[in-house]
Amino acid sequence: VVGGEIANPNSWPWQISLQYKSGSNFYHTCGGSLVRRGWVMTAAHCVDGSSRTYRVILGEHDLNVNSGREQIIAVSQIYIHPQWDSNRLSNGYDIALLRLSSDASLNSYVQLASLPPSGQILPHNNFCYITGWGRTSTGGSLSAQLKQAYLPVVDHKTCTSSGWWGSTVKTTMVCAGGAAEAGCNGDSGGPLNCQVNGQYYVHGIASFVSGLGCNAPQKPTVFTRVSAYIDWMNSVSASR
Ligand SMILES: CC(C)c1ccc(NC(=O)[C@H](Cc2ccccc2)NC(=O)[C@H](CCCC[NH3+])NC(=O)C(F)(F)F)cc1
Repeated sequence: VVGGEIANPNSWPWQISLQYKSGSNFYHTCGGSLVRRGWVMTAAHCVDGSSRTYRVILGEHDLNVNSGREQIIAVSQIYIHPQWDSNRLSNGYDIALLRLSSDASLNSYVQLASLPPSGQILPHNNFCYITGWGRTSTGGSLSAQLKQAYLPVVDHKTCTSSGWWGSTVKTTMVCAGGAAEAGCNGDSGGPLNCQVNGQYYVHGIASFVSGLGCNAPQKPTVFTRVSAYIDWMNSVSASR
């Protein structure tokens, strides 16, 4: 997250750290959201094609400190959207569900995300926050502590105009930010937390930023629009 501030610990209790195993260590690679006690929602590009071993950490704040609030659970199965194509990021479908090897325990540090109703589109400038442990500047390093940044929604009409993202952005995506604050590498898969009638809902999954830099002007952070995939998620998690 570029800009913004360190979040109050566990104030986004559905945020998870997705980590992959390399040698005998695990490394943060992406964010994600707990959507059922045994299911995490993240970006397809986070778990693409690799036969890696993953784990999720719930109740996390500082990646380098064990607070005792963490729950570490292995990923037992990965369900990537069937129409995802890693060579066609601009087609969308950048969404995956991770089945956990055991159910998370819910408490004040670990809670389920609220998902929007199917098809809901947020208005321009709707109040949203991105959260994550991603790079704190283009080419910079990851943040050890969870960060948050205010990223207001940029409506589709603006986001797809010339000089902005143009036709790269589809209606199955949500744009947010476009000023100094932005998502950045390592925030991928994490939530765009938007306030609707006083409650936070996860409306986006961090998908991509400009190759020119995470907070390039007129290139808001682009998220998978969660409300476009409610039926798919229900179909996957209902039967398993
Ligand atoms: C759709 C197509 C034109 C397109 C392809 C790739 C991108 N962007 C990118 O690939 C930039 C590159 C980058 C590197 C370093 C610093 C800043 C930006 N990275 C990203 O956008 C990464 C990973 C995207 C998946 C790539 N397989 N995503 C993110 O940083 C996040 F957090 F926004 F989700 C943007 C658009």
